[in-house]
Amino acid sequence: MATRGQVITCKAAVAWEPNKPLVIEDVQVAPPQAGEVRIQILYSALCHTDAYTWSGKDPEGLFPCILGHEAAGIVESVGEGVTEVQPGDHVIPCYQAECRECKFCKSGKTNLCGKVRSATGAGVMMADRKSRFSVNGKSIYHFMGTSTFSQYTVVHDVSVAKIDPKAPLDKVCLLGCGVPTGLGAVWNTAKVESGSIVAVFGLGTVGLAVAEGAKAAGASRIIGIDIDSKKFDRAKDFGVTEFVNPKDHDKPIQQVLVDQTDGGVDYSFECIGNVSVMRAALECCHKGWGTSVIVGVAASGQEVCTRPFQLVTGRVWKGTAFGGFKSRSQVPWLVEKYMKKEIKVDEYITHNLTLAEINKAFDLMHEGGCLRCVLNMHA
Ligand SMILES: NC(=O)C1=CN([C@@H]2O[C@H](COP(=O)(O)OP(=O)(O)OC[C@H]3O[C@@H](n4cnc5c(N)ncnc54)[C@H](O)[C@@H]3O)[C@@H](O)[C@H]2O)C=CC1
Ligand SMILES: N[C@@H](CCC(=O)N[C@@H](CSC=O)C(=O)NCC(=O)O)C(=O)O
Ligand SMILES: [Zn+2]
Ligand SMILES: [Zn+2]
Repeated sequence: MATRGQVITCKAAVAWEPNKPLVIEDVQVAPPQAGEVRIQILYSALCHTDAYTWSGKDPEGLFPCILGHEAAGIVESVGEGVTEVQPGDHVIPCYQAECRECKFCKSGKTNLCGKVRSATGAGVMMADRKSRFSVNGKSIYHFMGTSTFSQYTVVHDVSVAKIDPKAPLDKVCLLGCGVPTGLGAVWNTAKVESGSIVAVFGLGTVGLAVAEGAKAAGASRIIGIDIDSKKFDRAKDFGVTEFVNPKDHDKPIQQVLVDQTDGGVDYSFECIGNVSVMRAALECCHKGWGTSVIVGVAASGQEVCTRPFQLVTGRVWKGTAFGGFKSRSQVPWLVEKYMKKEIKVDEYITHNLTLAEINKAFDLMHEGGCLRCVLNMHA
């Protein structure tokens, strides 16, 4: 390929400072070094975690950076020693790596991987602790090891899932974050059983994917909780059977749910990132066995709290990252499930825009009607 080994200049949305509009810049993307993969990103969706870091509330947030972590593309070139993907492969970048060699990967207990986490948290690549992005010589930090709001990005080889080339990249880009997170929170982290009563706090993409996963797991009741009542109509299509708006009640929402479920729900999921709601989600669980899973990402400085008695009396508090899915192994499997129409993806896409329109896409995200907005990166 003509660009192999060369610096590529392409368009990318640069976050120069927290909360300031992203700027479409001509960015220089260096060739991949050993163990790295350069990807042409074709489609990238926006996730609320991008907005969270952009807001300045992420303790790991570094500026200037290129955000974006829910995307799909085609391998342009690979660095020395990369064996599992080659130019032309269709791929999904994975912010949660899977090296299959580290203590985490070998534990059989978690999908977290330790191999490149320190570098991705510092916005650089492992090989030389430097960035592959620059604008007129100024280095730009990577984000979550993916930086998909760029027409080309460089990622570690342990952070790339090779997928079926027949899969539509403008759709399966969503399998890079929100949809797997919700499904996996139910299937891998909580392991919801048939007949369970489930409460889902927050009916955005992640909460709706929780509802979809709970329906597939055979939950008998799926109670959706949101402060925006307009969310309920759409939520029914994803499996939500009942809706509760905390604003319609004087009592704390956990008490409302305990009263409606003969003592509490079997499983609850917090899909907002609000620590008060995290507490409510735990406390609406049934004494003795109810399990609550934290999915939402809360701002720097926020802390969860509850009476320890809630745990002493058998409730379980857990959290999940990428729904507990092993990224490189299981993202291709999720793509196959989508191709067989066993999981929804298209239904989460409410808007399609271009990279140049990225600031408008973030505005849309904060409006109630938007689930996922997919950017065409080369339109
Ligand atoms: N743990 C993980 O691996 C991942 C976590 N996330 C996080 O999950 C969260 C949800 O993401 P999205 O679904 O994309 O967000 P979203 O913003 O689309 O959905 C949140 C929903 O919560 C509702 N809401 C807000 N405040 C509420 C309250 N006090 N009570 C009830 N409902 C309330 C909103 O109306 C909205 O419908 C975010 O914090 C995101 O950063 C996202 C992906 C992966
Ligand atoms: N950097 C943040 C934490 C952000 C966070 O929790 N990220 C999730 C994925 S959210 C995706 O949209 C995650 O997988 N975390 C595990 C990890 O290793 O980063 C902070 O410090 O608050
Ligand atoms: Zn995300
Ligand atoms: Zn690992």
